[in-house]
Amino acid sequence: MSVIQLRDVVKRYNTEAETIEALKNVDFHANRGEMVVVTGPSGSGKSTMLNMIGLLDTPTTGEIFLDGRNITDFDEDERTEERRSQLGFVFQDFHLLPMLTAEENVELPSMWDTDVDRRERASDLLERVGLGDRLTHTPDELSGGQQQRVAIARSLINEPDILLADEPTGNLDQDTGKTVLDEITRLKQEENIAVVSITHDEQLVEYADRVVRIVDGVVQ
Ligand SMILES: Nc1ncnc2c1ncn2[C@@H]1O[C@H](COP(=O)(O)OP(=O)(O)OP(=O)(O)O)[C@@H](O)[C@H]1O
Repeated sequence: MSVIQLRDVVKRYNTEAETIEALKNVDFHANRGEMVVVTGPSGSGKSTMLNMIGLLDTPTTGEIFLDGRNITDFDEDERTEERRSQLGFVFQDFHLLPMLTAEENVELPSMWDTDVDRRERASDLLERVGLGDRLTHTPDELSGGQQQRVAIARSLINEPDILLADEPTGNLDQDTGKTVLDEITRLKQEENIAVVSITHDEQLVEYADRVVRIVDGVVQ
């Protein structure tokens, strides 16, 4: 069963001048253990699609299923809870808090869990992305690739089913990008999670189990 599915999703944005149909009857799914890469020209609807998959926005019409459950009509609080427990996010510019150490950044999304093993899981994840010797470094004491690996560790702290990555290698040189993608691929298999990434980066496409191309709001 797909861990995330969009069924016949339409997204319209109403501006003063016009109505833009950013997604036109989009069907999409991702399975556990699979990396799906969404590509397409600028303005084709990739971010809009990622916002639907990440439960950050709601469709105008159509349905969204998470682990087979229809969550289309969930309210904001319910979607926030699903996001927190099921989804991890990685962004192009890392989004780490500069005042916190690597370990504290990784722990942050699990702060309201009373689970005492939080710190241990954070250091274990950092260990697994090769940063066991950088636990107390702040982001400015880390390279770009290391910062992205901290962000990947952070995205996994709540043991999500889906990792969403928005241009995860966009700010990295080719070699560093490769290291990060190798890391994501390994964790995808170990944790049996679905990875959905949007990108312009051809290097990332090479790591995809499946490529979904979107043009002018239509999945090709
Ligand atoms: N909040 C919004 N209000 C109005 N129109 C929007 C809004 N967000 C996106 N759009 C429009 O929807 C279409 C799809 O935008 P989207 O950001 O999803 O494209 P994209 O493929 O991610 O582009 P890029 O690769 O340049 O980031 C575009 O025509 C865009 O102008």
